[in-house]
Amino acid sequence: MPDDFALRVSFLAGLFVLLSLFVSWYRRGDPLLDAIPTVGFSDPILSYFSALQFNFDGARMLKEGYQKTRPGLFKIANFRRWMVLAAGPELIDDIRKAPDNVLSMNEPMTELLEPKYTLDLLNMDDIYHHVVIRSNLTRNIAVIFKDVREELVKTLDEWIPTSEDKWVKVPIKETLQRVICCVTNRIFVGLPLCRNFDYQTLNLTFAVNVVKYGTIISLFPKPLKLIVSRMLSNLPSQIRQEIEFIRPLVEERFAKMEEYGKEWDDQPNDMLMWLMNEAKGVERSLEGLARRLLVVNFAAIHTTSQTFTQVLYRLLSNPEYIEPLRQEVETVMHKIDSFVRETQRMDGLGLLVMTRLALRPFTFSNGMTIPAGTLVSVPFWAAHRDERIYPNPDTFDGFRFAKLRESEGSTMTTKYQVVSTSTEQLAFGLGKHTCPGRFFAANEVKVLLAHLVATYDVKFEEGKSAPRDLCIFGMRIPMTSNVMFRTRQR
Ligand code: HEM
Repeated sequence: MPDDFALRVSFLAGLFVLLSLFVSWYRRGDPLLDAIPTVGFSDPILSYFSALQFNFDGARMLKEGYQKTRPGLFKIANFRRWMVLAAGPELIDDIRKAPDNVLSMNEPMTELLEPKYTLDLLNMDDIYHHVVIRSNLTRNIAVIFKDVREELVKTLDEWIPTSEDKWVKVPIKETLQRVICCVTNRIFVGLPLCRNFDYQTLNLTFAVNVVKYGTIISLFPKPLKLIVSRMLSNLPSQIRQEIEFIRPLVEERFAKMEEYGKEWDDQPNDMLMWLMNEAKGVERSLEGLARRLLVVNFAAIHTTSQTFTQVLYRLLSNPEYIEPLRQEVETVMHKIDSFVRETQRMDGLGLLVMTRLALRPFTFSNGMTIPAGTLVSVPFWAAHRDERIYPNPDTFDGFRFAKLRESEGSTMTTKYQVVSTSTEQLAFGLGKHTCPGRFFAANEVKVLLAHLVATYDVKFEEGKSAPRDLCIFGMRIPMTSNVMFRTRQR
């Protein structure tokens, strides 16, 4: 009789063989994918190690693939499927041009964030808020400028309480999140709600929770997702809180719409009102509007505050830029624009951008085809450090784009602005899904930077420098640090 230990070993070995056979079958080679060079392991089983490695060493793997294959495609294993990366402007442009029913933006988002269980919009197919952001918000930037500035000055005064020549220490990431949340919501819901601490906390934490619970829920098979989300997630209670915050505003505004109809000519000029005017069907309810507002905040706040944190770290690491930036604050702000764009070139929100899932086979302009079910993406970080496009790509040159503008003889050219996207400037994506909020976000970041250098002296704590970004799961997250502020000494 074999002893108990030998039985257990045989059982485990059998299980391992079965699992290996399953994995080999599940990730069996596809001649189309086999033709694309791999970074990491190509073997079906070992490729899981590369998928794991990507989460912690992604920047290096993407750089290696980009440098070896440009112009071309390379692939890296993902836990679920192969991810094919486009290296070089022509192939990036192929992704831009592909229709949604071939390369879908929605599908990978759905796998990642499980929006059905997290964002939980009443009508998931209705994306009317994109239209509102693209048209109403962007069209109103000049009109709302005064409010943005006023809120910014007030919030910074409150969160950075400097007095004359005394330096104060400020935990910068948390502070900037509050500042951006408050300023943004001045335009989203107006006064006094934008200054409500609990309302801000709700919108700040909702975004983090969507990512957290989305990731957890995505690990479970479909039949269990609803149960898991009910058991774990506090998002439904956060949605209820948002409803209560906006209830008085929405009820009062609906009453006025009813009373005055089209004659209501002093309507509030904010996101909530624009949404109320555009929403149809179930979306035009208190609940629908609350969910939609959470989603717009989700897209707007952390993206902008992370970008500004990176801008500030670049400034403090290169303090020689402070004076020239101060000098142009009251003018056209070309240098400020350039400084922000260069920060986005060097840093950015993640290692990847324009991630899409192929719903059918897709052929790139170099003749290579990827099968349906493959992820495609652009190695943002590697593309932004391509020396064929940017001389000295690893050196931060805050006025790189201002100089390019001047060298072309026309300071009016728009192609080097923060908001201009191309295969060389991907911080806001490219093509039909390019970030619709970029005009508002860029304006907010530039006004904040201008006000900050004009009002304060600013530096890192003695002996400290910018903390390293956390690069994990393809994201790039700036870490917090204390920053020293005092009233500007003239
Ligand atoms: C500096 C701040 C911001 C950055 C860096 C940023 C970046 C991005 C990126 C990379 C994408 C995806 C593009 C793609 O995959 O092709 C995106 C999409 C989007 N962004 Fe932004 N964003 C910012 C601020 C905002 C703001 C303030 C809003 C709203 C007011 C906003 C609303 C959206 C929406 C709705 C989408 C989805 C567009 C679509 O699916 O067609 N973003 N953003």
